[in-house]
Amino acid sequence: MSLLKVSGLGKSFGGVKAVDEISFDLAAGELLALIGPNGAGKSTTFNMVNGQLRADRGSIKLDGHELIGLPPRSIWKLGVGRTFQIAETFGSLTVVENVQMALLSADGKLLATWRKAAGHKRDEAVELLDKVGMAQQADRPCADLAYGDVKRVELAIAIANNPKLLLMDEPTAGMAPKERNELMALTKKLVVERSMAVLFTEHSMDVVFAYADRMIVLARGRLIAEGKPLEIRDHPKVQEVYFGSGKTFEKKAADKELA
Ligand SMILES: Nc1ncnc2c1ncn2[C@@H]1O[C@H](COP(=O)(O)OP(=O)(O)OP(=O)(O)O)[C@@H](O)[C@H]1O
Repeated sequence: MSLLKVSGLGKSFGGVKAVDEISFDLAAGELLALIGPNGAGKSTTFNMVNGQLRADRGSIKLDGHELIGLPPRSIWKLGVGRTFQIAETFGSLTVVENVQMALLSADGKLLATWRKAAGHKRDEAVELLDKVGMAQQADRPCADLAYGDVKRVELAIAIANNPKLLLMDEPTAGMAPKERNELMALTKKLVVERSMAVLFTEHSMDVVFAYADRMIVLARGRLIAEGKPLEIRDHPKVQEVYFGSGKTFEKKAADKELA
């Protein structure tokens, strides 16, 4: 059975149909990529799933619960986590403290109690860091980390609440090919280990083709194709929307050299 079931989802801004009655499913343990040219409706779709934007029409069900109309915090409590294009951590706190904050928040404690709760679930936080290969750096300030490592910490923060579904908005933006591959391989490992579902947007086709189990393609708000990466690569409608956009499905020479 699907974990996430989106049906007839729509959102307009003035006369623009940003998302035009799209439907798709996502199962536990699956990595689904949401791709499309600029302005296709990817962010709008994401923001409706996590409650930042209210849909005009349709339905978004997580494990049978309707998410439309719920505030972001309630959706997060039901098990929808999110990572951002630009990693969001507190640079002045250490790596482990950032994860402890996430555990505090998952336990429904107020952030104002942080000073009293500095020892809160440290072992659990270190265990989460271990899952993303960052336990050794637990006591370093986040501000001192390389960007790829900050993204790993962000992943540990995102899984602290044990999400059923993790939304990742361009997870590899700003990363070199090697770091990108490491982050996505780690994500894939977490998806399998925790039977978590991931919906991610991505501009790097190399990442999408290497790591997505399935893809959906949006263009001007409409879902124009859905399938496994190889099916999508050869899909005539997908070729058409990407033709001339400057993006191709072939590995760029520079990526090949660095990979
Ligand atoms: N708050 C808003 N007000 C008005 N129009 C908006 C708003 N948000 C998005 N749009 C419009 O909706 C359409 C879809 O935008 P969206 O940001 O969802 O696309 P996207 O696929 O995420 O694009 P990108 O890859 O460039 O981030 C675009 O035409 C955009 O201009």
